Amino acid sequence: MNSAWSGPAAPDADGIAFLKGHGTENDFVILPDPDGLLDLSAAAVARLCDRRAGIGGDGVLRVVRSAAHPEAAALAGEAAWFMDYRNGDGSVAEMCGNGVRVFARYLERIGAAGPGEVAVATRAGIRRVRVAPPAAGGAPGEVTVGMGRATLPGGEVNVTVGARTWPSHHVNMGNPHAVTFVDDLSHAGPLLDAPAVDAGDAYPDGVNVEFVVRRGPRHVALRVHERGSGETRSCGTGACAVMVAAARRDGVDPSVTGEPATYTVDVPGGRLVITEHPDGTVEMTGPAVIVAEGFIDPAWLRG
Ligand SMILES: N[C@@H](CCC[C@H](N)C(=O)O)C(=O)O
Repeated sequence: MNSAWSGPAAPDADGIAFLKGHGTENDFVILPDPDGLLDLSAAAVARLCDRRAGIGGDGVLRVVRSAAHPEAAALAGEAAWFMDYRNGDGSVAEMCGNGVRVFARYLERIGAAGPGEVAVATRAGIRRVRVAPPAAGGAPGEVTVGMGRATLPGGEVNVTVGARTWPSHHVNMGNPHAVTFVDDLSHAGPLLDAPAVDAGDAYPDGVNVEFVVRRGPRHVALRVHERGSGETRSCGTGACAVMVAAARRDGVDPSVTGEPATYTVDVPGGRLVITEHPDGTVEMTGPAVIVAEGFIDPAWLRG
């Protein structure tokens, strides 16, 4: 590997450095932009995420020093790096649970996150991430992220696909989710279009929709249609929203019992393990992998 490729990058004659990574197959184009120099329009993000004409991804993780980004400068004392997350259609999102693990993996790769915890600034606040040391045999260790608290604002939410309508649960994990328990994941259909969500004005900026089935005690599986990306192979914030909704449905509330509750959440792209603690905070553990790095032609990116 050419170590220059993993280091800070700015647009120059050689192109714009990028990496490609995923967490449970929720995949991202990573753009190292420490000084916030990239002019990253929505059209450029959509071009990068295009799976035929671009690099391909569910979203973009721009890696910017918090001090260099107006949305994160106030957090620079607590978190040196800001995850500027964009959905595949170029829209901005507050948080990405799989993305923040991949982001931490990138920081580890460039030596900006040692063993122990690294704080990452996001639009939903600071998230603390722990990268486990490599397993015996060299496989990368899993990554655990403190996802903050879920809020369940209540209110009536109905999700419709085709002829089926389900009552759903509004859960906010920094970004909005409609968690929908179904009898069979196939009932969500091909999910080529966003499900219809009837929730009054609960989701002014759109919503991620999860379809969930039970697999066993404290074990669920989901499919997800992500705002701004379509159906993806995984959604970390969605998996946490599902875990909390499933726990409440099971009558499990760690703030009442004083005991943490851990659920296994299967996603099409793998498995996440999620714990809700008695203080309401949620922790998620899963893989984070970087698979490639290279350079983007700046003229192509400008369109
Ligand atoms: N895949 C992400 C969530 C990305 C943002 C989401 N599409 C939104 O618009 O809120 C995750 O792993 O959490």
